[in-house]
Amino acid sequence: MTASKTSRGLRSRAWFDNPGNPDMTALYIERYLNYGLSLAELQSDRPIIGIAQTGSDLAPCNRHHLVLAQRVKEGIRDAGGIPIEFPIHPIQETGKRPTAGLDRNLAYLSLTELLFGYPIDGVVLTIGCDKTTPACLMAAATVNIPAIALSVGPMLNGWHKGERVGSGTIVWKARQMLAAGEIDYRGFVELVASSAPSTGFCNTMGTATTMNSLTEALGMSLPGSAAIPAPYRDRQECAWRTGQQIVELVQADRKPSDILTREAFINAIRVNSAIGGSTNAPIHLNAIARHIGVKLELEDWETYGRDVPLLVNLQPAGEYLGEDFYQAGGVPAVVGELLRKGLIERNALTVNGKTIGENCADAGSANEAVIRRFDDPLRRAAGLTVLRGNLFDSAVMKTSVISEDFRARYLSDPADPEAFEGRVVVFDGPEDYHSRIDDPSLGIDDRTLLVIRGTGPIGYPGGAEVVNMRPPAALIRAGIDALPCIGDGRQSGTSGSPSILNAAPEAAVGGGLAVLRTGDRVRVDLRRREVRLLASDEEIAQRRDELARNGGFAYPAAQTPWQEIHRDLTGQFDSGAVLEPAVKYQRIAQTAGLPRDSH
Ligand SMILES: CC[C@@](C)(O)[C@@H](O)C(=O)O
Repeated sequence: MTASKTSRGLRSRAWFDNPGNPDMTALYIERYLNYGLSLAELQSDRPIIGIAQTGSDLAPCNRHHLVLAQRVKEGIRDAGGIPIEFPIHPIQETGKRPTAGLDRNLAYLSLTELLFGYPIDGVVLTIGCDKTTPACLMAAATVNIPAIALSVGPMLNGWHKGERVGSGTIVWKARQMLAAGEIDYRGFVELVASSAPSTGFCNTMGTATTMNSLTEALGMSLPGSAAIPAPYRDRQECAWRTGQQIVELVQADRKPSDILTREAFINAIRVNSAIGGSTNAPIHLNAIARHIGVKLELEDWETYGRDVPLLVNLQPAGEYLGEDFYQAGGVPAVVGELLRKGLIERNALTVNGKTIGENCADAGSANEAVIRRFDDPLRRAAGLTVLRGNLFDSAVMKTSVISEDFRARYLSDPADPEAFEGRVVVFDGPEDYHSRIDDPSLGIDDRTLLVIRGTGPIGYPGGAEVVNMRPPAALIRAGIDALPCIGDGRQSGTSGSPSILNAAPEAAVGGGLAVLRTGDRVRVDLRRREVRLLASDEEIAQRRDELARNGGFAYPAAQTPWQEIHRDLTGQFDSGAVLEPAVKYQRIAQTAGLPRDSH
């Protein structure tokens, strides 16, 4: 890179090397010298590369990034850049109350401010745990400086008594075992702990592996990088290569807007079906699309994703775990399989400067038990179904987790094999559910639909992962391990629960779930993509009036300033649950000019 060609284009020069503005340049540069950087480095044509650090002791899933950052820095240095590592708001899905869903937009907002307001020419986004990935990509989309994502990688496989034990998935199973009296409290904790044998994020196809895989499918991380387990040496090498690659991205001025095109999102939707991805994916991808200004709607998930078969045999839809996925070829093997069937927009550009078609043309499964061939899938048409009706305008169902047993029990009517109907039992939030699920007076039987409301982005707030509700202990003991669930909240990607979720609008903002009552009958028709409360329009209107007279759907008051601000500004799940006022700020590194001087 020659100085004359590149220095003009580096935004960091406006801080660190601006002879036209000596007053400010001196102030901007002196503190970055105080820990040992030199003028020779900062006043050169070398790009300043941010490392947006999501790892910390509070965020164990991403904590290994504290180690990987060293290799990222070496890669950046080897390629001629200057690394500057900085922390961003930590988000640990399994640690944050009331829900990590509340923190995604907060992390997005603060990272946007950092990327725009500091002398950063390009950024390495250290992704991993569920919300860290969309928060980082949303900010990179808004600011639109060259960016590359580095996954921290999944944990090693968990094992218990010779069986694979998968993150999250085992929690939902162990809850059933505890309820049925098969294990005690200690056994519960030990079983669940066995699923977390090393550093890294969920080893199942939960939201973390989903989002890291989709980041690769979008072209925002190096090919083959998503699935490498966190402790493997390959992960360290990948960190080093990622550091080198971001410098090349800055030199080429290849920005998120060149990569995050509509074609890239369509690729990600199809890959999501093939991997059996989380129902959190549409929320986050729709959010990223809105921040980069690409039109993407919930309907697109059905249009492009529904007929794609399930190829990846990972829990919860299948049996294997993260190490198996990596050894079978990871994301490139899945993309390669879809490419050969014409299901990948092959010209979509990726961070390495090549198209996804070039990257994955020769990739294939190294273990067909784990990554199946397109013509021998685990399930056909495994994408998300988008449902509508008189209870909500939209909700999604992950059809790949509908078990044979469930299908036989609910969807076996020869006259209408894709529809079922039942009595509902309604819970107002997870506390209500946990305290009453085993109450025999609710009359829950094997035809009941469990409903949970007050769990969406505004009501909870943040949108809790609680829609996957276990049946009462008595039913579990009788062999019924899943009832259909409906809710305005989310569900862990690690859950195999047959749920209709992410309902929008949620009860808290006037969605139809607010007027549902225990004892009502609801009909689910998967072919017509419809969920209906079996009551007349007059009856529903009357209930709405009554609810309004009583002050509307009640939900707990905000407990923190951010909860209140979030409630005022956040939209619904179908449109990404983004901070609505943020959407008009797009590609601000190009459209907003530089921020004003500080002194
Ligand atoms: C326990 C499982 C989690 C934390 O990953 C979940 O958020 C998911 O959606 O996969």
